[in-house]
Amino acid sequence: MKTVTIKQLEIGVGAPKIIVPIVGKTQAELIEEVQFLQSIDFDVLEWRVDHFNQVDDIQAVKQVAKKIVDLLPNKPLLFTFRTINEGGVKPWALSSYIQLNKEMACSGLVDLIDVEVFIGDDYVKDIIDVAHKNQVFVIASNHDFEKTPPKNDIVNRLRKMQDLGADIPKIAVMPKTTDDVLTLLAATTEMNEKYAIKPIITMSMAGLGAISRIAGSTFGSAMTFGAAKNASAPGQLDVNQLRYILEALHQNNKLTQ
Ligand SMILES: O=C1C[C@@](O)(C(=O)O)C[C@@H](O)[C@@H]1O
Repeated sequence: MKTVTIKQLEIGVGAPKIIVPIVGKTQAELIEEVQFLQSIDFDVLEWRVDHFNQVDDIQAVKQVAKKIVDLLPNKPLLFTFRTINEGGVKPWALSSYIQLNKEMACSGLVDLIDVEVFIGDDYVKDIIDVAHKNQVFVIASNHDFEKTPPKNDIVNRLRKMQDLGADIPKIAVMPKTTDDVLTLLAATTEMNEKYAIKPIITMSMAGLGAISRIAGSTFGSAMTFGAAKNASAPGQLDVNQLRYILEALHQNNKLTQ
């Protein structure tokens, strides 16, 4: 697995890294979530800004981002506007999505941004270009809340993200059967072993897929999402339990290799 280093965090080395989302609607709720996280052991903070009720006001977004950074200065901050098509909560317009991501990439406040790969190749490339010019990393993403696509589709989507220049390709899919969970894990292994030049993130959602959220050191997902106060997607495990399990599995993998 290749690695990416952000604020001294080596992604792709050791146990999978934990991303914790915050989903507050107001500045006060967000600050409360971040303060709570000050005493929690995790690796990357994700601000799911689609939940924020002032997301249309870029100055308000920057102001809150600054407060978050001041409260957690050493944690990489991932900025994510999840569109309603892929599990987000706010109606959106492509032009504002692009502008928001570009402005935040230039703000000096965030370390990573999430860009949905299916907004259009040229838009994705353009946002990635702006991010990279500002030393901001990009997670390209795709979410299917309805189903688990066939293995080849999953692999091809991850490859497309990588080809468009993303630093970390990510996919989340919904299982209906245990075979679906196996499909996601098989796609993860294939991507890693045959094509990946970057660390990848994969998960099968909901309770049925929760096993995929702890299985990264075996199948090759370099990061996983855990919940602190509030989950942002179905199946996320509690962050403390997640850290314990990931470390235990990683140690065991090393001993038996
Ligand atoms: O892309 C993802 C993954 C996710 O949907 C999950 O299933 O854990 C949670 C989201 O907050 C994040 O942006």
